[in-house]
Amino acid sequence: MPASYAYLGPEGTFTEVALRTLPEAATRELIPYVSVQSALDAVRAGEAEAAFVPIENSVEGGITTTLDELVAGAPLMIYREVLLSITFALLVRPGTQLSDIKTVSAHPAAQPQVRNWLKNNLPDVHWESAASNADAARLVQEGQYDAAFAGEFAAARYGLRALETGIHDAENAQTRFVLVGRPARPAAPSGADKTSVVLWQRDDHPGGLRDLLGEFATRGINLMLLQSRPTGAGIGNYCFCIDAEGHITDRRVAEALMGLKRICREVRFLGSYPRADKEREDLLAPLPGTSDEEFMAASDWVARCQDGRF
Ligand SMILES: O=C(O)C(=O)Cc1ccccc1
Repeated sequence: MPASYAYLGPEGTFTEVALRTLPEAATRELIPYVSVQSALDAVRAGEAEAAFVPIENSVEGGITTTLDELVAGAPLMIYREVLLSITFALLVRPGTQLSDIKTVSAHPAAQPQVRNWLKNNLPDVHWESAASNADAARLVQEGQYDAAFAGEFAAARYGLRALETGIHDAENAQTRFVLVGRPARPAAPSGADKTSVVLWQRDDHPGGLRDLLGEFATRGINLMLLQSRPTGAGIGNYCFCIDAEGHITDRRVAEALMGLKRICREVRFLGSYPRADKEREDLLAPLPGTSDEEFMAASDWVARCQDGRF
């Protein structure tokens, strides 16, 4: 049996399209799961080598199911990310006209991306959330709903017709997907990497979040994501999901994580992996004083001082 990747299914999701852009997907069996949780649980149970799931979109922010699983479920790690531009088609059964549509369905993350279009074109329609956009298409095929927002490519798979295409309230809307596996050594740095962590503060004090962010700022590390998620322990209790520039083997990143480990109640490392938005050539040089060489020279100097050899 070839190693398999679980993904948010059924067939015809944006997730599947994004997954197929990864070269390694060509050598794996790709297995659709009904939810993000079930795909991630398949990895935890050892049924799948990795799972591919949406984690963030540029219109609405984090996909909370995925974040919460990575924050609170049995530990998993991110190994890859993919960015996909998203534009929706309105899929219907052949013969359906716009004026026939009373119910429409899609993944909850799709709604903020088509809200204005709906207001202008189908103001009285009833919205029903589905487990994924392709699942909404499947439910239209079964006759449960009149229309689904999904990728145009899902139409053929579910015997549907695209009544409208190119639907998107925001230009350049993108969704970010991640390949998640069981914890193991991260891939070697690619030169343009990202490190994801979850932080729990030790106590509640003024400037607490600034203290966490300061560990990155003083080492010249840019952040790409900061999302608070409730811990479930009551109003006002949050943990912070952070994506930071760099790889855990970069000295400045390792030192920032050491700083956070000292001041946080808990730090969960979610992985260091190549970033999908930039290549090595696009990156700016590290800020003065934050390169690996400068960290190493400073640490050698301290060692010499400790030895009385400065
Ligand atoms: O992959 C899909 O089709 C999904 O249902 C997740 C999703 C939701 C909204 C935009 C992109 C992906």
